[in-house]
Amino acid sequence: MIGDAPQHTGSVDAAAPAPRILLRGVSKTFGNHKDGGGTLALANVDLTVRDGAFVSLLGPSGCGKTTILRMVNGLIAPDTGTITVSGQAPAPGPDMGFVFQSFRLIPWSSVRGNVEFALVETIPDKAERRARADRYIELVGLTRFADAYPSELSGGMKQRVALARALASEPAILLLDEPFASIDAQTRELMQIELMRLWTLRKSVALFVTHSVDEAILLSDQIVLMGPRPGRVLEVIDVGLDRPRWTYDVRAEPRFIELRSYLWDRIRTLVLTDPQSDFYGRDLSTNI
Ligand SMILES: Nc1ncnc2c1ncn2[C@@H]1O[C@H](COP(=O)(O)OP(=O)(O)OP(=O)(O)O)[C@@H](O)[C@H]1O
Repeated sequence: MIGDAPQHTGSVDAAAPAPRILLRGVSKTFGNHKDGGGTLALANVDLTVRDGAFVSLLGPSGCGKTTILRMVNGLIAPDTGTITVSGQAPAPGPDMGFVFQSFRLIPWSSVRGNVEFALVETIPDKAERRARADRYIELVGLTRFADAYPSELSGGMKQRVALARALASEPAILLLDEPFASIDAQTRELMQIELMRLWTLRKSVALFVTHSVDEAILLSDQIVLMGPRPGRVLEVIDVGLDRPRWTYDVRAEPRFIELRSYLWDRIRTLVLTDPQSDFYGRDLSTNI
């Protein structure tokens, strides 16, 4: 563990913005848990996402990151504990944009049709709807493919459509499940900047799932480090790097380097000491 790099943020600051997303004592088991079986995906999770915050969930595979997002969106319910979004029980709606890992595009609809579909409820005027859709299709760099169908697109392009669709309704809350995972490295960097710009402009709340330590540091105000089996929050870290982060070489900042090293160390230890991990017990200090 390094110096005083990570800061725990368990205390409540009276001057801090209001909580937008709140989880208290949340647990979730999948499968048949009445007879003691099933998978305990999350155990006693507390999480606070304040208004205007960009918060990333980071942790090894299977620690429950997606499960948290799906519960915040109201797609699944916790077994115990409470979740509130803007003070209410969670429910999907136009105020909540969700990028799923599996994209979930409509196969028989064009790129433009997919993005427009998400706007039907909120923008009744057809021309206005199309203009909004085209704006976000341009933002993700797919203008030339606006009339193409999902089957004609690469995985990365499909993911950009899913991102455009989630952003186009300009929701107050963005739930993003590895939204850049299939996108090539160069496009990914551009998309990260566009996301930061939009988030800055709209002051939305973002809850972002990623496996990338660098991406979590680059984008977030806070990083929630999670551990597996059962999924739980280990630590909440304030990133504390100046914004906007696209105007300087943020990766060269000592704080960035310090956080990257700390987080990698924590995640590596979690994976190597988890008996159910494929890499359990592996000694990475020896030569091949
Ligand atoms: N619908 C489901 N049915 C059964 N088990 C599930 C279901 N969804 C998730 N799980 C289990 O719950 C645990 C947490 O899954 P989850 O997808 O939330 O983790 P994750 O951290 O998002 O993983 P990854 O990083 O690999 O996407 C895992 O053990 C997973 O196998």
